[in-house]
Amino acid sequence: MKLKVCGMKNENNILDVADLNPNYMGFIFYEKSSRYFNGVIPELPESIKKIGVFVNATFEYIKGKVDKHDLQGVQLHGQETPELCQRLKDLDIAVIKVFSIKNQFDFSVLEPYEDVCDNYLFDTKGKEPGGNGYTFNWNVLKSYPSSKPYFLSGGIGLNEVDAILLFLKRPESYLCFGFDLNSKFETAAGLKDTTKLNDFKQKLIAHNYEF
Ligand SMILES: O=C(O)c1ccccc1N[C@@H]1O[C@H](COP(=O)(O)O)[C@@H](O)[C@H]1O
Repeated sequence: MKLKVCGMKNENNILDVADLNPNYMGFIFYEKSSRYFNGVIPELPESIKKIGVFVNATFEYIKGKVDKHDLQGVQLHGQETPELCQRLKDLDIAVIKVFSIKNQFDFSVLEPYEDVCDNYLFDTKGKEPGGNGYTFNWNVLKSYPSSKPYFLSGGIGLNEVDAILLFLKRPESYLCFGFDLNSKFETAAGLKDTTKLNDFKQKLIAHNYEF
């Protein structure tokens, strides 16, 4: 199981979260977000992959951030085309394409992305392109047609742990690669509560899930 902590902003907080050894840390390069990252990422252990989060950004903008911050992957939250995903994949970085879901989802939209991204991330459809802070109906994933591992995202917090434990026993979770944690673990936009993050991790470890 993988853990991704997203929406990091403050240097000391980044280092504190890094001590929890998440598999991924996300940095939001979407200027309209209250979690917009405009700082310097401190040196992190190699085990933590740095992921840039973008919304309908150009190839040039994304590549600029990848080079500047030595990102190992990108998470695309807008209407990015399969062609853009392919160009980014050619940079030899991980490409995570996001799709937002409410109560229903037409999974046929994934088809053109099957060969051009590494993972999907399913988030909740809301007013904002991400970080809306509420969950979607995970039952929708019963119809997931792909063999690609996906991240589950959208409003996941400590209150969701029981639902996650139930979800992980169901067949539709078979390809769930990990959980993306964001606004439900914050004391302020972009500032993560390490005690809460650790509680989340330890609760899953207590049920024999390994990270
Ligand atoms: O968090 C944001 O401000 C944000 C803005 C634009 C695109 C993505 C954003 N965050 C991502 O949204 C999901 C879900 O977050 P939440 O748990 O609902 O707060 C997560 O992947 C964040 O990385």
